[in-house]
Parts: sequence; C-alpha cells; structure tokens
Amino acid sequence: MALCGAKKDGRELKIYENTDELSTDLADYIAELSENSVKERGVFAIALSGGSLISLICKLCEAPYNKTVDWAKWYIFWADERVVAKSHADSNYKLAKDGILSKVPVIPSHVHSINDTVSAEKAAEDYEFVIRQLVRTRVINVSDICDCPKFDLILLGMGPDGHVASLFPGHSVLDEKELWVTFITDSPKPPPERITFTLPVINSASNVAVVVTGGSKADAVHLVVDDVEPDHPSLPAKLVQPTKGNLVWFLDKAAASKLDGTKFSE
Ligand SMILES: O=C(O)[C@H](O)[C@@H](O)[C@H](O)[C@H](O)COP(=O)(O)O
Repeated sequence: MALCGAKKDGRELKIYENTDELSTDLADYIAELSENSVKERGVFAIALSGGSLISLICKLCEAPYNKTVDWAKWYIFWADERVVAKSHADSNYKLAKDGILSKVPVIPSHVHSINDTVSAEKAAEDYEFVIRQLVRTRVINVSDICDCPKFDLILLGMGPDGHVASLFPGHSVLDEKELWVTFITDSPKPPPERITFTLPVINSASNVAVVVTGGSKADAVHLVVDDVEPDHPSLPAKLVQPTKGNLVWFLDKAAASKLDGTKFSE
C-alpha cells in the first residue's frame, strides 16, 4: 500500500515499502489510464523510457492485466531512445520488446520505434514526422493550448543527476520550445547519441508518471520535490510540470528517504 498520496507543487507522491508494491500499483495505474483512454478515445497512446522503468512495469504481462488490458488499442512510443540498432543491448526498444511487448498482444504496427539506420538528427526528425501524422489522425490527441501532441501517458525514469528522458542538466535542449523531438550526441550517460521528447511535449501530456527507485536517487528526489535551492540550475526532473495534465511520482522508500516534511498516511 502506498505510504502517502501527498500533493507537492502539483505532484502527487506515492511512496512504497518496496519495489514489488510499487510495481503492483504502477501496473494498476497504467491499466486504469488505458481503460479510461480507450473508453474516451478508442485508443491509448503511451510513451515509455528506458532503464529500470521497464522491469518496474513488467507486472503488466501477468494476470490479470495480460487479459484485461485492451492491448490492441495501445500505440507505443519512446520518450527517449538511444541511437543504436534495435537489436543492440543498449536499445530502449529492445529492452521494452524483450521485457513486455513480446509477451502481450500489442499490434506490431502500433509500436513506433525510431529509425535506427540514420543519424541521431535524422532519427529525431523522422520520429517527429511520424508523431505529427498520428496527431493529425488523432491516434495521439492534441493539446488544448498549443499544437503539441497530448500523449495519454508518458512514463519517465530519473537518473541520480535529475535527468529525465534524455534531457540532462545544463543541456541546451532543455530550452527547446519548437521541436517535439530533438537529439543529442553528447549524453553524459552512455551511449552518447540519443533522441528525446522535448519539455513542451512532456508537459502537454494528459498524464506523466515519474518512477524512481533506489537510494542513489534520494538526493535528486529531495532537490526536486522539496524544491531545495529554487534558483539552482534547473534539474530536468523539476521542469516536468504538465500544464493541464496529472503528474504522479512513484517512489520506493529508499528513493524517498531524504524527503522532508512529508506526512505519510496509510
Ligand atoms: O534511455 C535512458 O537512459 C532512459 O530513458 C533514461 O532517461 C532513464 O529513464 C533514466 O536514466 C533512469 O534510468 P534508471 O531507472 O535505470 O536509473
């Protein structure tokens, strides 16, 4: 059971005893958003990230979700991807395919991974083009306040440095206002070449979940959630603030261990 549902600066915090409890609740959360979105729009457009997130959403492949989720209505994207071959061990697509997508009846043509045969710049451009086509046909919804895509759910992890997707602290892509998808060739976390959703796209989503586990991230969680040093050079995770959508942080106790002032209630 979550230890708290406290709201801090528009963020709902959910803190769990361990990653097993977190995974169970996260699977419930995703399944419920999927059901609501399919009811309302007939489809569910979800963007994944890489890293530990994938193992934390693996419960979706198990009962009851493997049968109850309307997998055929899912359209799957990546909030960020490493520019490597899809068969490469570093590929976020491969991670999600091996961990989840190959185990549930998603429709292969609904799985939108990047073009892995071109440069990072071209891959970002191509990916934005694909997303634009799907916004036109409303497979992906559109924001009410700008022309950005409105994903039903974007799932993010966070690094110990506060990065989300492939938006790293101090990087110029944090200022990108026009593009939906951009690229970097100097990622401090290997591999260096990546494509990433920009902040305007992340902040236009209907729902954003930031999933963070482990004590190595406790300092970054504290800096972001407790808004320590508000003038501190921006931590990317702090800039995740959906304009109209919902933001939920899923934390295990270790990641939440340095949070102050949070009142926990069962
Ligand atoms: O491709 C990537 O590297 C990821 O998308 C990245 O943004 C990840 O979510 C964080 O680095 C957290 O990763 P961990 O949860 O494994 O620490």
